[in-house]
Formats: sequence, structure tokens, C-alpha cells
Amino acid sequence: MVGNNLPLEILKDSPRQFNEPVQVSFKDVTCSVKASYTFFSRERKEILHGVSGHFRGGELTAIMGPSGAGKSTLLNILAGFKKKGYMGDVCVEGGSDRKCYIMQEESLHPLLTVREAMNIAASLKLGSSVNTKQRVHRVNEILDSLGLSAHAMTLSGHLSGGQKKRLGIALELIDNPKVMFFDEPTSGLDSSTTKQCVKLLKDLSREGRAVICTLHQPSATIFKVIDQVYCLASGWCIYNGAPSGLNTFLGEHGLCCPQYHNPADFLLEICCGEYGDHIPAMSEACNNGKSEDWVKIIASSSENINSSQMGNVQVTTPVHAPDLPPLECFHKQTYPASFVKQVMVLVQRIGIQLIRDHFLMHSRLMIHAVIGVLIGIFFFDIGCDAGMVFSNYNVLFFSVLFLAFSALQSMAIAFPLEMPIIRKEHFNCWYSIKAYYLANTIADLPIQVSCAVIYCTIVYWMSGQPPEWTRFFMFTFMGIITSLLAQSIGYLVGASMKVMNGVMLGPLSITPWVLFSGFFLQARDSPDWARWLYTISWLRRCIEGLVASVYGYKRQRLPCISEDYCHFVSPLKFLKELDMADQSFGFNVAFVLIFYIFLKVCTYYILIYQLRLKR
Ligand SMILES: Nc1ncnc2c1ncn2[C@@H]1O[C@H](COP(=O)(O)OP(=O)(O)OP(=O)(O)O)[C@@H](O)[C@H]1O
Repeated sequence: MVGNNLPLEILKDSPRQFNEPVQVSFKDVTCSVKASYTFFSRERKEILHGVSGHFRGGELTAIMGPSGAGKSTLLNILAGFKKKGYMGDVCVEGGSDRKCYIMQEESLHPLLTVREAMNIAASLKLGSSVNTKQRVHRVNEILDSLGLSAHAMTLSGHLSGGQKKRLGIALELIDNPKVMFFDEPTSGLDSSTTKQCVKLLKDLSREGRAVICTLHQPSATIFKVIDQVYCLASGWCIYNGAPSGLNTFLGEHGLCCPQYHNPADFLLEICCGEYGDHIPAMSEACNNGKSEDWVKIIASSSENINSSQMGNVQVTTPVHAPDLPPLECFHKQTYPASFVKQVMVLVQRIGIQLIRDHFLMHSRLMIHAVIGVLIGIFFFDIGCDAGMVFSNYNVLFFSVLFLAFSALQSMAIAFPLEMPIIRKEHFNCWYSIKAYYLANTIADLPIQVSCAVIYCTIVYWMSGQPPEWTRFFMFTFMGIITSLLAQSIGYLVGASMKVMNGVMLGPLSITPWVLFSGFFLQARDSPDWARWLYTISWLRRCIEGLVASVYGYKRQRLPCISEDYCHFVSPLKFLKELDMADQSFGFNVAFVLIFYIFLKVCTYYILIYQLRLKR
């Protein structure tokens, strides 16, 4: 994964050891989850049973265990990613403000080059305390150290699996975190790349960081490189110590690792009960992770192994803390870059991605142009004909529906796909949710407005609406805010649910408002109890706005062209027929804008819930 010439110091500028000792301690951590999803069941099952432990700066700690043992759950709790559903104390000392969590799936932006991704991360994570020259130096240094310089101009989406993992690490290294959590950093890598990946983690730890990762099944070589093994079996800690102490520990329980057998494999076999049920005895022997007896041999044995396995790696003195410190923890949410800077950098990033995503951007613009032309051809020049007022009304109704559905769908699908990346970046304190949300709204605005303008311009002039600039601007403005309002519904749907649910429920959420738009049944013909629904139907407000822009404001009588007799020569008579004579354009615009702001605020709080609280 990393070239053999990886410098021993990952970052020449980073301190070899942090001023404050870095350590992660946890005590009596118990975690339970819902055992059954049947309606009345309140049953829960425990997946971690009061485990304890203490991981130090300057060491590489691997949380091991078979599938389902609780490794990811424990890592999520330690990293602060999981905030609910567990009991016990967790403390990240000396690094609670500078910790990062690199998740199993590579949450990268596929349409940014490696250098762009690094520059953006540097702008957000280093803030204004660092000038441009220092920032570029930092980025170059990390890219060199992780062997990514040759791929600096490659799109992140085109990198190999190993390179993606390195980029994920490089992005987090920018602000020199003190504690690094990795969930299965070697998953999906071949054996040679896995070795290089673990060597990289080891090097990171040797600079004083506490590096904690979950590993499934390390090879014998990799196993020896680890400083501290924390093994979980069915939610119990059955070994907490140096790899070199494992055989002696197992020997005390009558378990002997066969010669030439990988001790890591042997340990997993024991966890799975292949040699009988040793979990209770082993867990008791290491006091469910509390005992430091097997950790203390780390300084002598592990260093010797390291120097033979890893080359001349300078070993920092592990920071031992025999007793757990007072366990009080918090995840401080501070951001290095100012709010304005965060928004600007994020707008730039989203802008680059929108421009690079040729298909999505061009198809959005093209569809609006093509549908506009089709409507223009089918309803050519009908707008000025008194005999075609109902057909013209159909054009206006269709326009509102088209603008609404197209805007809603684009967001209901795109937004949830971004969520894992936003979750990771926000958790690692790159930016605030507010900054992201504002940037996202601003960045997409030009495209959504362009789509609505293209459609409205084509339809307005081809379908023969009144040749007056004021009416044209009113028509187009109403089209724009209709699409923005529908887009905000798309955001809300996208932020609240998964893509599949959003695809189904997004369009369905518009349907009831179509019913109360007045197109099928007028408010005056509907039951009394249902009339208020017409008033609050945003779709009706949008249609009324378009109708007012075309037929309202004392429009002159229409010529009767296609028929011998035209009933609606007077536009006012037609407005009365539609029950829209009393409505003003301004009222409809105000209603749509207020509803737009309301939805935006709701979506913001849903986003906060999804990213911060629902863990
Ligand atoms: N939200 C949840 N609801 C129900 N069960 C859960 C939930 N989260 C985790 N579990 C269960 O808890 C156990 C531990 O899960 P966890 O993901 O921590 O295991 P793991 O050791 O990381 O496994 P793997 O190596 O396969 O990723 C599993 O049996 C899993 O099914």
C-alpha cells in the first residue's frame, strides 16, 4: 500500500511526542441493543458485558475478535461515534479535541482529485492560523509520506482500494490528530497491501499518537507488529496484552498454540469455541480487560519484535497509567476554520463536483429545455387565444407539476448518498452542519434557477403568453420559487430517509397537494371541512401565481381565434371561473417563500438529528 521508502517520521513537522500524554481509557462498558423488532417487545440483548481497558499514546492497539464479537460497537463507543445505548465510562485524555475516526467504508468524494480533496481538507482543518505556503507544504508532505504524490491529480473515485484507504488517512492527518480510530483498515486489501497498511498505522503510533483499530484476522507477521491486542469474544474481553504474552496466557488455561500455527488464528478459534468454552475463565483472568498484567510486558518484548519486523523504528516510551483517571468525557465541537470560510470552501467543493458530474448537470438542464420545447410545440401560440384558455390553464398546471417533480427528485436521491461522507467529516470536526447546509443550498442554487429559467422562457414565449416583460418576469419568478420549494421538500425527504424510501415517498408527498390544487375540484365544490386544505396547498399557491401572472392584473380582453364563440374573452371572467379572482401574485409569492424557509429550517434540524444525535 505504501512505497517501501516510507519515511520513518510520517510528518516531519509533527512532534515526536505530544506534550500531554495521550490515552484512551474505558471502564465497565456495557452496551445493549433491541433484541426483537416485534411491535410490543421491549426485550434487549447485551452485546458488550462491562468491558474495560486502557490504550496508550505511542502504541498500536488492535481490537480483535470473531465476527459479531462487538469490535465495531466498542470502537464506535470509544471514538464517541456511538452516543446512546451504552453504560460505563470512556475517557480520551490529551486528545479529545484532536481525534479522528476513519470508518470502514471509504467516505471520499469520488469527483475530487487527490490534491483537491487534500487542499479542501487543509483549508477546513487548518483554518486561518496557517498561511497558504504552509498549507501547501503540509499537503505535499503528507502526500509524499503516504506515497500518494504520483496520484495527486487522479480522481479519488479512480484510486485503488489501498490508495483510497491511504487518502482517507492522509485527509485526517492534516491537523495531526493525537488519537486515531480505524474500523477494519485492512478490509478488502491483499496481504502485501495489508502489511503496508499496518506498517503505516505503526509509524503513526510511533509519533506519540494512540492508534486504535479493529482487525479481523491478522497474519502472524502483522500480529507481532501490534503493540497491544484487545480480544473480544461474545462481548467479553478475553485477552488484553502484548502479542508476545499471548502463548503464556493461553498456556495458563491449558491451551497450547500448535507450532507453525498463527497465534491470531488460534485466538479466534478459541473465541469461536473450537477448543471448548474458555471464554468465562479467560475473561475472569484478565478481569474483563481491567488487568494490566499482560500489557506490562509490552515495553520489553514488543519493542524487540518491532525493530526486527519494521526496520529501525524509533519507539516512543509508552505512557503507562496504572489507575484509570477520573472518567469524565465530552466531545468538544470546535472548528478550526471560521463559519464564513467553511461555507466558502464547501461551496467551492460542491461546485467542483457539480461541474464534474457532467451527466447529472447536463441532463437536468437538457430535460428542462427538451420538455419546454415539447410543451411549446404542442401548445404553440395558444396563450393569446380566448378559445384556448382551458388548454392554456393545462399548460400552467403541467408547468408547476413538472418543475416541482423534477426539482424534488434530484435532491431526494442525491442528498442521502452524501450522508456517510458528511457524517464522517462532521464527526471529525471539519465543519459545522450549519455551514454544510448553507453551502449546499447556495451551491445548487444557480443550477436549479437555470433549469427553471430555461423551462419558463421556452414555454412562455412558444406558447404565446402575453408579450409583456413584467408578466414574463412574474411567470419566471413563480417558476423559480416553485422549483426551489419542491427542491426543499426533496432535501427534507432526502435528509429523513434512505434513498429507496425517498424515491418512493418523495413524489408521493406531492400527490395530496395536487388533489387540493383546485385543478380537479374547486374549493367551492368541496366539503366545508376540506376547504382549508386548498388554502394551505402550496401547489395551489404556485398555480395561482402563474395564473395571476398570465391572466391577472387587468389583462385586456383576449381575441377569439380558434372558435366561433369564446366564452372567456374576459380574463377576469376566467379567473372568477377558477375561483382565483381575489388572489394576488404577492400573496402567493409570500406564501411560497415562507413555506420554503419553514421547510429549510425543518430540514436543518432533521439533519442535526441524523448526524449528531441518532448514533
Ligand atoms: N443496532 C443493532 N441492533 C441489533 N443488533 C446489533 C446492533 N448493532 C450491533 N448488533 C449486534 O451486536 C453484535 C456485535 O456487532 P459488531 O458490529 O460490533 O460486531 P463486530 O465484532 O464488529 O463484527 P464484524 O467483525 O463482523 O464487523 C452483532 O451480533 C450484531 O448483530
